[in-house]
Amino acid sequence: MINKLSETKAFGGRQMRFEHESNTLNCTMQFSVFLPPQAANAKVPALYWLSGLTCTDENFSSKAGAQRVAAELGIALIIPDTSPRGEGVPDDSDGAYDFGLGAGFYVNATQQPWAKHYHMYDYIVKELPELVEQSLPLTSARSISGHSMGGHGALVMALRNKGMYRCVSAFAPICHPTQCPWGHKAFSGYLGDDRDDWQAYDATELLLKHRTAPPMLVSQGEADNFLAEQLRPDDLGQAIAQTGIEATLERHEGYDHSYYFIASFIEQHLHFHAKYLK
Ligand SMILES: N[C@@H](CCC(=O)N[C@@H](CSC=O)C(=O)NCC(=O)O)C(=O)O
Repeated sequence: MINKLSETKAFGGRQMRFEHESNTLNCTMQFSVFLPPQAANAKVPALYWLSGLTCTDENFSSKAGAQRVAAELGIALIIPDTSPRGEGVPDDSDGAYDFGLGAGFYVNATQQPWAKHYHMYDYIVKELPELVEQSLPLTSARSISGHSMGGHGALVMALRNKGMYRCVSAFAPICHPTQCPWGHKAFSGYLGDDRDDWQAYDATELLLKHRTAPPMLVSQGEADNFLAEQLRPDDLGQAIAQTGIEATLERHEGYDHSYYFIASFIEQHLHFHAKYLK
């Protein structure tokens, strides 16, 4: 059951926020939804958006400017939080921005004390779609996108769940998390020190292993301060070239890691999703 917390009219559609008791995460979760005007009369397809480090479900809704085009294209936006939340949910002991609250990394944690709540992979792939498709006017046509940590999550969900998402896109994703400091910290904390267990959450490794993917669009800013150390788009580009999958990896001169970059290219990404969701 979902409980509506707020609703605001936008571009003829409805920007809403809900809360629910998550059985997967063992806590109360909030998520945002934009329903386009077409949803008043018929079920519509859904794009799931996974946000990055430090975000809640509200960053994308307020900063990306996605609602106007989503309304034109008749696409719902489903925007979850980035980690479990609440008093009983453990956080990084130093309050770091890249682990714990706001940094669930879209994995199923196996290590204590994280394993009780930090199951964002199952939440995104199973619990949330079941919940929203029961409660809202949505078809079962889904696609997925995200930014940075959320771009990593979107690519991993799409690569591991054949047939679940019609296509995938990402803005400045963490492309090779087993080979970067953010990934090392998150995966050793949530999954433990056996690096074989990390491979299932690494888009570059998954692509090289499965050699198949839904249609993919990845956009990366050249002035992104996380580019070389954390994001490693060249590694994903090499995997794409080796496997010959249908994918576009675009570089954009002068753009950084911020939501200004996302806002600049969200229209292109939404049109990409609409092509496969219709
Ligand atoms: N505070 C950190 C950087 C945090 C940051 O840049 N978060 C990004 C996502 S980064 C990868 O997942 C973000 O989307 N922030 C929210 C926003 O609204 O901009 C630092 O100081 O380095």
